[in-house]
Amino acid sequence: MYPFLKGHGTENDFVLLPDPDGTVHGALTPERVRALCDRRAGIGADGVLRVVRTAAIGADGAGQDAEWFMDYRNADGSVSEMCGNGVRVFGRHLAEQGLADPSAPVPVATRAGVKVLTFAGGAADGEITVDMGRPAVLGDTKVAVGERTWPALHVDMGNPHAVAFVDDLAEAGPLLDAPTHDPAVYPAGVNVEFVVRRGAGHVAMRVHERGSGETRSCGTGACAVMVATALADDAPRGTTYRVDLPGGTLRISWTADDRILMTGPAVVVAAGTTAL
Ligand SMILES: N[C@H](CCC[C@H](N)C(=O)O)C(=O)O
Repeated sequence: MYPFLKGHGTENDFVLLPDPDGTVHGALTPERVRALCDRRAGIGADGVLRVVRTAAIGADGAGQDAEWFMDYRNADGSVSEMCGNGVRVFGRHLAEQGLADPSAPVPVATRAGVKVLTFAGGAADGEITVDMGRPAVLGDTKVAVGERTWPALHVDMGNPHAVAFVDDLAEAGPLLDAPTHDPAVYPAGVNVEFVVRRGAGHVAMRVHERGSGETRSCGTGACAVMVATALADDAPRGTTYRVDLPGGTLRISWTADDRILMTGPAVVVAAGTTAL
């Protein structure tokens, strides 16, 4: 039996696997991740966060100045570079377990580099702001669901996104079937976001995540949506956007030195042991 925890950020939920020295879950195979994420036969989650010291993760952590590495896996067992909601839950876990000091910025190593977390009021239970780093805006593309196609903007937040503006979030269908994309643009797949405007500095979105399907929230996706919207609005740097997702709201801004700051909740809701 292995210890695990369960947490979520705006209802994007994760199984956390403590593995500080990398000796417990070295064989975190895609099959095992799928079993853990199975919402009937397993614990159930959109993804897995393995909590391992950067020194124990090998090449993925090389050169990263952070004690802890977030080893993120999608529900289908695939590996992704980064998870925005996940890194807040990861930071909450570290602070609650006394593995990081919330009174100072907490760096977390990921496959997309170090992300620095700041806890509101320096408290372990404070709302968390993540410095998500620089976005890459990579041009126009398109996405399709069924027979419908939409123009989209290719934004990379360490992981790939396609952001499509729609008039109504229901346009994409009651349940976002697997959107199709241009494999030449996204050879490793893509997270697809549909966004509607709700007023000045305010949008709402749905997301179909690479490797997890439609989720209640996607932190990197919300950042990609904010970048696309701020560009469309020609918004001055420092403007904060409110991004409503089915699972909650994130507040996101784009700094004058070209970094994306995302603020939102993160809770660890349970702990236990698993035979998976
Ligand atoms: N499915 C994503 C990773 C998780 C992103 C999302 N859960 C977030 O909060 O950023 C991908 O394959 O790139």
